[in-house]
This record gives sequence, structure tokens and C-alpha cells, in this order.
Amino acid sequence: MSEREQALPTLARLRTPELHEGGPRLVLVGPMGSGKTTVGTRVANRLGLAFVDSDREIEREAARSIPEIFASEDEQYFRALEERVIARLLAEHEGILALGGGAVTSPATRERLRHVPVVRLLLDADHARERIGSGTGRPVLAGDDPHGRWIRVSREREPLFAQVAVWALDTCEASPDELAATLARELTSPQPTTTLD
Ligand SMILES: Nc1ncnc2c1ncn2[C@@H]1O[C@H](COP(=O)(O)OP(=O)(O)O)[C@@H](O)[C@H]1O
Ligand SMILES: O=C(O)C1=C[C@@H](OP(=O)(O)O)[C@@H](O)[C@H](O)C1
Ligand SMILES: [Mg+2]
Repeated sequence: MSEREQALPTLARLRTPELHEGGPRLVLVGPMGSGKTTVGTRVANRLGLAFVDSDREIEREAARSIPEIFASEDEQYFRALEERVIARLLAEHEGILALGGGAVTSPATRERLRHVPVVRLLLDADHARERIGSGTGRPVLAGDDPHGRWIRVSREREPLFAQVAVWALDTCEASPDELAATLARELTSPQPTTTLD
């Protein structure tokens, strides 16, 4: 079946954003494993836009991997770096931007996301189990129960994702390509949005 014939996953619109000129065309937020990196890359490819992942930018600036940053410094150090990198990307990057799952814990980042097109990717605990596996590469899930950690951390962050999101997209029953097609269609259809100067 072609993509045109196939029903694409539904994007729920939560609010009408008042957008500033410039900045990213789309920012992806959501819990670890919801597909921000995977789906964001595919949306960018579909639209011929640049893709940036805040985690990769953090690793580039720190010249270390995220697990190394957590090990040699601490989470607070990582969060401060994350906040700074995201502030720069929101000002400079005009393509698609995927954030790390914990980026929304910063009040300053949440404030900066108010005038940005943000999609919140949804993932339930059952599907999270296969997506995160043993938690390798994600220090927040370290320990003997990565799935339990994922549930606890994701629940705490629920209201923060809800606060910044313009749209919500359930990722449990759709492939990355289908989800990317839905988002690309939304971004290329006429937008009933108001623009701030
Ligand atoms: N819609 C999906 N269906 C199935 N697997 C997915 C989907 N989206 C992402 N994945 C897989 O889940 C894992 C986590 O995806 P990733 O993009 O790294 O998530 P995030 O950046 O939100 O933490 C990867 O192995 C990816 O291939
Ligand atoms: O949720 C979190 O606190 C984190 C999520 C990770 O990104 P993904 O959500 O892309 O896995 C990464 O930023 C870091 O390991 C911390
Ligand atoms: Mg990611």
C-alpha cells in the first residue's frame, strides 16, 4: 500500500502557537525512547532541512559522550550545559531540532519553548521496554531496573512535556517513517498560526 493510500497517524493539536520569526521549524520533545532522534532525522530528510540533536551538540561541545559527562562530572553539570546548548540552538538553528528527554526540566528552556512549534512524542510503558532495552547510553536509566526508572522519570516529566507542546503524537503503533510523514505534512500545510514580531 502506498503512503498516500495508507492512513497516517493522527497528530493532536493542543494549542495555537504564537510564533516568533526564525528559529527551528519543529522541536521534538518526549520521554527517552519515544523516537525524537529517529523521527526528527526523517522529518528533516523529507523536507530537505538540516537536523540537529541537542545531545550530539552537547557531546561535541564537551568533547565527551553523555555517559562520560555524567561519570566525570554530574547530572547538574550536564543539565547546565544542556540548557546553554539548547538556548543557542533555538536562536540559531532553522531546521528540525530533537531535544533530550530531560531538557524540559529546565524552567528557562520551557520559557524559551513557548513561541516555538513543539511536538510531544508519546510512548507508553509497555512499548518503552523494547525501545530502551538495558538503558545503555542513557545514564538516567542506570541501575538494575531501567524500565522502572523510565516509568518514574517519565511520569514526573509528563506535565512539563504538556506545558510546552503544540501537538502530541502517539508513537506506539506507527513506524518512524509514518510518524515523520504526518509531521512533514503538518509543516507543509497552511498553518492557522499567529506570528509575533
Ligand atoms: N515509532 C517507532 N517504532 C519502533 N521503534 C522506534 C520508533 N521510534 C524509535 N524507535 C526505536 O526506538 C529506539 C529509541 O529511539 P530514539 O530515536 O533514540 O529515541 P529518543 O531520541 O526519543 O530517545 C531506537 O532503537 C529506535 O530505532
Ligand atoms: O531523559 C533524560 O534525562 C536524558 C535523555 C537522553 O536523550 P534521549 O531522550 O534522546 O534518550 C539524554 O539527553 C540524556 O541521556 C538524558
Ligand atoms: Mg534522542
